[in-house]
Amino acid sequence: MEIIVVDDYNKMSKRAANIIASQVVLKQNSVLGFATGDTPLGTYKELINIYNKDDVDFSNIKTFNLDEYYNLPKDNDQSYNYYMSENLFKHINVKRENINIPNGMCENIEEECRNYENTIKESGGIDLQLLGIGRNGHIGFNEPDLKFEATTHLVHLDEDTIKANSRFFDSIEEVPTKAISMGIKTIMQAKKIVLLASGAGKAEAIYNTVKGPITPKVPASVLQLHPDVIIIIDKEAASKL
Ligand SMILES: O=P(O)(O)OC[C@H]1O[C@](O)(CO)[C@@H](O)[C@@H]1O
Repeated sequence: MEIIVVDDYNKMSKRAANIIASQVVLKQNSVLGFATGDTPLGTYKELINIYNKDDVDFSNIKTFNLDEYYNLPKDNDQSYNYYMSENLFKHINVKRENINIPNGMCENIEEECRNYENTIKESGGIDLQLLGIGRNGHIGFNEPDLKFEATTHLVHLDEDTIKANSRFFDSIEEVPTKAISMGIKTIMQAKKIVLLASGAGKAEAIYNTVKGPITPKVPASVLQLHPDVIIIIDKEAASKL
């Protein structure tokens, strides 16, 4: 694992955006894996700035998002479809048909998960996967568990995650309790992984990810086994290392 400690959130975001932009410059038809949450918002802003300066062309990329809430319509302003559109996709020249996000409104979950995995494979696999991390060490929506869930699957969200995500909803009752998420194997098959974390609230998760035992109780700890991971964190998130 390469660990890059930067001063603050803005520097973390710039560093991550530069890595993603370089990936696309070097391989125009890159397959990019994107994440949601607060952490990558600055990275997406920086990527839009880079795009507006004409420094990178996204017209040949394909994208796959890590996860989507189950049973939340795409046009709900808390869906990850909506988030990605508002915070990145509508500002750059990615082709709509090249955007993939699990369909949380699907009728057949198993079929949706299978199709999502197949579409990733048919695209040649993910070249670069961006990740945030939950305070409990989750990546995507792979919550702490007794085993690593391999492929795209339906997840029952932890109480902690539901509480953390309630800040985006009017009340905790409105927070979806399930989601469709790439599995650990899906994430681990990405050729390159960039994990971001900012703030003291993530310090313990980062410590456990980098220095702790590899265990499904800290899903991100499996990244110790990946050959090409860059962890970009600010000083506060690095404070327990
Ligand atoms: O970046 P945030 O908002 O701290 O979220 C961390 C993690 O939690 C999630 O938002 C889901 O709970 C993930 O998508 C993200 O990686």
